[in-house]
Amino acid sequence: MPLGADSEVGRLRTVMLHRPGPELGRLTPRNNDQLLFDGIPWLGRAQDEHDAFAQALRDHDVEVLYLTDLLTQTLAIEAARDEIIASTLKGLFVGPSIQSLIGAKLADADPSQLAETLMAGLRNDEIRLDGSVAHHLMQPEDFLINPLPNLLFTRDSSVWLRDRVAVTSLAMPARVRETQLTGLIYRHHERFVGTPVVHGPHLEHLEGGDVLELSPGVIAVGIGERTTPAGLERFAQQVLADGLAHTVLAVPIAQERATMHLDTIVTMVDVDTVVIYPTMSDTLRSVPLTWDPSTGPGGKVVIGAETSFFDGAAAAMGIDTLHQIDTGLDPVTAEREQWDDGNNTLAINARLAVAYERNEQTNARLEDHGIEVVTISGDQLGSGRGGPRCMSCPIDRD
Ligand SMILES: NC(=O)NCCC[C@H](N)C(=O)O
Repeated sequence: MPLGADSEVGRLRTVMLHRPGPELGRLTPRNNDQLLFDGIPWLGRAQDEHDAFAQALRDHDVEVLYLTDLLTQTLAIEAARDEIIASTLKGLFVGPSIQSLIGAKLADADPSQLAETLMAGLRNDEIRLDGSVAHHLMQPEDFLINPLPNLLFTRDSSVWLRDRVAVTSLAMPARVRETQLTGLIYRHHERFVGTPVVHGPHLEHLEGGDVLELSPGVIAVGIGERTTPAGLERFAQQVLADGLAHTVLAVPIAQERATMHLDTIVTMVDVDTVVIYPTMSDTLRSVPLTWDPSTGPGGKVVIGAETSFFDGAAAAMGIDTLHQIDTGLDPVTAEREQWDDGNNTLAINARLAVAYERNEQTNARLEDHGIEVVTISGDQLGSGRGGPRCMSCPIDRD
């Protein structure tokens, strides 16, 4: 059976997660802002929380694939190794002597050591290089290869669209290298060989957390701190021209950390129902983009009339109403729970979703509306500002 996903709530069959590892141990009070974490997570506890998340999915018959395993298996393939070593070296600006030393170190590493270095990075005090000016003058803790602690959020670096996968173009410098790894896995790993890859890294910015597959053929894309209007344009053109969607809804969101992706504000919990940050539900707008095959060389994007997000989504989905679960929360509780990813749920199936246990009020309202909530602890995982949806890349959904 081919892999793929074209909705947010079809029965989840296979998902890619990343169990946090040594890359999280690279965070310090001096680099955590730049590395996009709001604190210094306790690695062991974060791993325990993540293991419980993975187990909750397995308990519902979801196959969990780990990015580390996929990457290590991929790095056993000669062509993949050569490719990633070349692209990693190309992105380093560490001076010629260190560059060639790192090249030799990466080439000597076995697949699992290489995977670890690519994910956890390399510090200046982890090499020895007599006579190198840069090595001598850099601080011991300076990174020669930056660590990737945000690999935890597998949602953002790739998105499955039907039987294809979009490798995204991440906006923040701390995350750019992530797509070298996901792209490599999709191009070389035997599980994915032959899967067409759309979009691609190093283009206008587009992040998976902004992409919501509202129903087969309807994709909402948030435009804000991460995904740019240009990233949306390129993506919309491609998915509309290729018939992967009949409507792309452009959804402007505030360019703030609290709302860095569309999925920090709204996620789907049923085929016609979302949970949404109440403070924004009245003001969220959308612009429908469709495809006119008769214009231009091969067709062209048609920009429709702006409406409320809910009206635009319902019209595109062909339903009377896209329901919102009214969490009925007072603005302060709503703001607190939105910050802690209360609206960032992962649907295992329609009306069955994983959520952080700490968002008690939001979860209670979901239960009141008949949504079964599987709670997980996210005390440590949440310090990177991402919830169950951010931490999962669905690879196969019914
Ligand atoms: N889809 C998401 O909202 N992902 C969360 C990403 C959190 C990460 N620390 C970041 O700032 O990119």
